[in-house]
Amino acid sequence: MAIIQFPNGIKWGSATAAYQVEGAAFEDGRGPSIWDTFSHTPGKVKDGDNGDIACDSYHRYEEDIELMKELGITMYRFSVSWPRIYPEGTGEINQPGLAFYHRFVDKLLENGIEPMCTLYHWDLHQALQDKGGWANRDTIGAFVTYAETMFNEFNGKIKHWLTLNEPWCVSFLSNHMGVHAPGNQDLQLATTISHHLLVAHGKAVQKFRELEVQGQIGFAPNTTWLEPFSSRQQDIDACRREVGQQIEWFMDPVFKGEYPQFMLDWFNKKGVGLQLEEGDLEAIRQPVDFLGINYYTGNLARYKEDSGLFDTEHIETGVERTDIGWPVYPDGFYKVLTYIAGRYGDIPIYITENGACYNDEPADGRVKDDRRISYLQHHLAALSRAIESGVNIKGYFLWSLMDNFEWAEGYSKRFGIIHVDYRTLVRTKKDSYYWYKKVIANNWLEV
Ligand SMILES: N=NNCCOCCOc1ccc(-c2cn(C[C@@H]3NC[C@@H](O)[C@H]3O)nn2)cc1
Repeated sequence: MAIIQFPNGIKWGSATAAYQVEGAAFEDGRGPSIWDTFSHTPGKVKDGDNGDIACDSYHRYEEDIELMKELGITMYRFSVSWPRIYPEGTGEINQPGLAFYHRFVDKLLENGIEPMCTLYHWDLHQALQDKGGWANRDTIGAFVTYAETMFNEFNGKIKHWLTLNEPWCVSFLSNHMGVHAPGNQDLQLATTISHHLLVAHGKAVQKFRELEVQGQIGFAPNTTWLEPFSSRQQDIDACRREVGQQIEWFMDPVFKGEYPQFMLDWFNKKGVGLQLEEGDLEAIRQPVDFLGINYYTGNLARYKEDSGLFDTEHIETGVERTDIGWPVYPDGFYKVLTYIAGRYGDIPIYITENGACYNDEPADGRVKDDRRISYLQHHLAALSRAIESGVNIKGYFLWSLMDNFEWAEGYSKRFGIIHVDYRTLVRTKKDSYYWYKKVIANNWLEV
């Protein structure tokens, strides 16, 4: 066995998101989000699941924080439900909504756990969607107003902020592929939304600076890695395009002040363009204090004409897959991190999501999730390789603290290191919880 030592000072955390764990969907003035609409629309979410109750963390957050404290994490990433703060999307602020997050954040701080707050984790107010949602530039202003409210309300309590979670999921997965809410299938719409999301991010960062909020701000794109099946240029280019829709498309505007030309050219070939307004790129390129990176999976791929949006074909190589069907590809994690560091320089990075779906169930009060432990072991080893290669990693948030509502997969897919019985809401610590607790306590890993 080899010991992999992590640098002193790395922050160990875990993550969830409001719609996936809170429940209390109709309580204390919360307004309806697009995920309430989508999950209550027959056929959209597996088994007809919805977030009405979820893990009931709205009421059980003290128990959850006890579990976080026992785990030994020093940071916890959560998201705020925008419709709890603005029940109409804009206009009146819902004080009970703010009060809940004050209780929650105060309890985290009392237990020595630093909050990292994601402002937008997909639960757009339905009233804003009814007016076009992220396709309507007015939503940018509504988001900045919401962000300003949260900055003013929690300045000094919350010192790590993320504007957006996974803008690729919000734009392309939800508006081109139709897999997530609101379920559109329109590439031009999705591309326009991706731009508006970045403008909203940039304007929120400008507001953060203007208000002189204590702390740091970033955003959390999702990433994947596709290794070219061969050294043929067409295979290399095909992989670059599909990976580029998540990496360069969202990171070049923030870190380079422009969209990647190879992606603009490709979208143009597909009859899709961007309508930039005066000042958009200047807004987007506001310097961030850190970058959040979400990584789950990757694959081998090659060029195949007219296959998918990017003329790519993923190659089945018999590699292990998790219970959501994603290949286990830890080398891709290393490649993503070193590629990003090489392209954008020494930006501080938090791994804001990494984890695996394995649906192991309790037996005699124990959940034996060896496959999740193996996934985490390999991915933390890849993370250590990236750190040793000079990537500026500041922390790691395991997705997820507990099993929760996995969007279109509903409750059928379990990512937690804590098992949740959705009938009784009883939490059961899995073997991976105890394994992660040891990694945190030791700050090293045995492989
Ligand atoms: N039409 N085709 N349908 C089938 C084909 O789907 C194509 C791809 O689908 C996808 C792709 C990616 C995801 C995804 C999920 N997470 C995990 C969450 N991250 C934020 C946090 O909230 C976690 O829950 N990250 N990425 C889901 C579905």
